[in-house]
Amino acid sequence: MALASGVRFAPRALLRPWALLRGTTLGRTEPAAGGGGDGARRFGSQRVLVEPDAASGVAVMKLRNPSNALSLELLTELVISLEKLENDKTFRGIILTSDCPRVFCAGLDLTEICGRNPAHCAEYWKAMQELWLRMYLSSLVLVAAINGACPAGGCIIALSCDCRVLADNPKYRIGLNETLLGIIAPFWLKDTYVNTIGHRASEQALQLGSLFPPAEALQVGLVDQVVPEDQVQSTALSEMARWLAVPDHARQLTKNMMRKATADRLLRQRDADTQNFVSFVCRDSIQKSLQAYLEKLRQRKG
Ligand SMILES: CC/C=C\C/C=C\C/C=C\CC/C=C/CC(=O)SCCNC(=O)CCNC(=O)[C@H](O)C(C)(C)COP(=O)(O)OP(=O)(O)OC[C@H]1O[C@@H](n2cnc3c(N)ncnc32)[C@H](O)[C@@H]1OP(=O)(O)O
Repeated sequence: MALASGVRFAPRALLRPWALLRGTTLGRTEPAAGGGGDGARRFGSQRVLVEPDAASGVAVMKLRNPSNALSLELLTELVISLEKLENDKTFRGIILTSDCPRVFCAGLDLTEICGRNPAHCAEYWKAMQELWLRMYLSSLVLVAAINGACPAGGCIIALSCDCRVLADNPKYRIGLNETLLGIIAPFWLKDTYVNTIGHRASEQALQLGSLFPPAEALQVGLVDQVVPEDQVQSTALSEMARWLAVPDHARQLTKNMMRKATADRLLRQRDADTQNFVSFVCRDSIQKSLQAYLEKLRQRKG
């Protein structure tokens, strides 16, 4: 971590050369609609579309998976896209949003941990840890433009950003609802919650598995702005401008000072956290409830 320079403190060595880029098209670039020069070239993959604007130094990153459930492929593609932008000194900020109607991110892809073997569950959880570490410690400004439902792991993705703008739609609820699924948020999800909304509010919300509608999310401090749906992107851009007005080195070192202890806690216990996760989700009782929950989701659709 090149802390002294204050420019890049995301722990590079974290990234593993996962051999799982099956079916991805990472690194492909294509001209943005309307053409344009380098500043308008977008790149991406099947599940993440990146629209970079070199002039402003801001890239819009759009998730485009079904329900944006965090599949192993989506997690990997997100990490790689993030790293690509971090390595390009043109960019200072990313707006993270969804290309999927009504859903920002449905959280963990439960099909990755339901009916899978322990080795797969471990690989999956390590990828989840990796994305959180990368986002939480990113040297770039990350603004979440939340244009849909944002439960559980989706909420964690949003909380890893520096700022959150939520569309004012009562269906777009946000929070950590794990307990309602019979599962327990691991300590680093809890820590991220506490760092954002404080201990008492987290204690209540975590035990109750609360999913907050926009006005309540704003009140409790889970999001920074609630705006009409058609103003989410423009408000995210205004927020970005506010954050980018601060000198990078001062903002980055301050961010690191605020977040490092939380990230270090996971780094110290990463293997134990993975083992906890695997032994927990592989229990017969948990597998049964995951199966039933997935079934309910599928039926609700019909
Ligand atoms: C002491 C400590 C000890 C141990 C601790 C160790 C470990 C702790 C263990 C676990 C912690 C793990 C942390 C978990 C965090 C999570 O993220 S869990 C996932 C929670 N997510 C949800 O509950 C969201 C479920 N989805 C929805 O509510 C809705 O889908 C949503 C509101 C997002 C969108 O609604 P809608 O637009 O109507 O879409 P549909 O409901 O029609 O869904 C479309 C299809 O997508 C499928 N789907 C939706 N969500 C998921 C998902 N999370 N995973 C997989 N698939 C999902 C849905 O089934 C539909 O599929 P189909 O098209 O029918 O095939």
